[in-house]
Amino acid sequence: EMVQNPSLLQTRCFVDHRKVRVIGGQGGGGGHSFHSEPRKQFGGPDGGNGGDGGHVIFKADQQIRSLSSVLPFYQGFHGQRGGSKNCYGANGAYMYIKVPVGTLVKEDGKIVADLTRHGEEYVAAYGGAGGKGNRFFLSNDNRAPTLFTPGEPGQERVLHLELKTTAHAGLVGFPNTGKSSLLRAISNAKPAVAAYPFTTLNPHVGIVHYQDYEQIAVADIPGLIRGAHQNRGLGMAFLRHIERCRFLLYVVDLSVSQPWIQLQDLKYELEQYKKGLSKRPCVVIGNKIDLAQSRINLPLLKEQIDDRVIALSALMGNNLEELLLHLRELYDSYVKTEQSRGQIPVKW
Ligand SMILES: Nc1nc2c(ncn2[C@@H]2O[C@H](COP(=O)(O)OP(=O)(O)OP(=O)(O)O)[C@@H](O)[C@H]2O)c(=O)[nH]1
Ligand SMILES: [Mg+2]
Repeated sequence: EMVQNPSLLQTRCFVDHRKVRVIGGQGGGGGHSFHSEPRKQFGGPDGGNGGDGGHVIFKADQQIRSLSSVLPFYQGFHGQRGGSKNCYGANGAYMYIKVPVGTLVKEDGKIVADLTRHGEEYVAAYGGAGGKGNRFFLSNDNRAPTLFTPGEPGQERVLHLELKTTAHAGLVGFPNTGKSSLLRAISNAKPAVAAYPFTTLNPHVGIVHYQDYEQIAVADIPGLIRGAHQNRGLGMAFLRHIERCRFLLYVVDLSVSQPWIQLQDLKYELEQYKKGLSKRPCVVIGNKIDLAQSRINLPLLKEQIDDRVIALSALMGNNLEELLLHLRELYDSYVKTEQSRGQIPVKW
């Protein structure tokens, strides 16, 4: 019994959004003072420059799992005023906001950053430059400048953060094939299930727990339709989610005649969206094996395709163990591949 009864599972909706206003730190003002020493009446100007305001920076961190810790507003640290005796004001420290790996940053609907790696940074708002102290304005013409400049304000922006999924496995199939039913059956995620297409409008992630505490994240992706790659249906958005999955679980409805056509069409859509996507490690799930027609179609499907086929019933619970064991094999080989490339596999 390798597979634990998947009962202590959690679900999360992985379209995570945040609107954030960010302002860089204000630059410190320039100093204005004159050197003074006993018996020396007119010292030179010695007001130092102000420090620069600190940037506000998004930093991808693999410890962070959602955007829930991101606040609606951040003000960067200000630079300090320049002092006398040519003292420069200290720069404002950089302010780092940790975000999950896979965070997209958008401004006015346009993507301005895509933080895909641990440690990657994006400057959300630059700090303002520090002002010049009066010493700066010393020249042959002006031996006693009184001029100094204030620090500049920090940059201000309103940004939208969006977290793309980093689920391990994606359930890919046409509408109504039983993807959501299957996720319900193998995890405790509770995506809506209904007898009509496009029940699922947002992707959900369910976590499958194994007895050795390994956790595999499976995404229920809304049904694709033919022409999805041309953005038919909600095409592009879903394909983008599929792109992030390390391996794919194709779900076909076995009770429909010639179910291999579904598979060909799915792979075609994926390949049109991104070359090589249909060649990700995968397994074909023949769902609805409880129906009479399915038992006729299953051997025909196996004849038609080379991929491994697991026939099961998400509704009745038949043969889920085979899927869970194979899912684990796919996961283990993903972990091995990543490690052999010196990469850190995504863990939940
Ligand atoms: N007989 C039978 N029906 C099933 C099985 N799995 C799912 N269904 C039914 O098929 C219909 C669609 O199931 P969903 O799980 O909503 O399908 P989906 O692929 O998530 O659909 P979309 O979200 O619309 O893409 C529902 O009426 C389910 O009860 C199964 O194994 N056997
Ligand atoms: Mg669904």
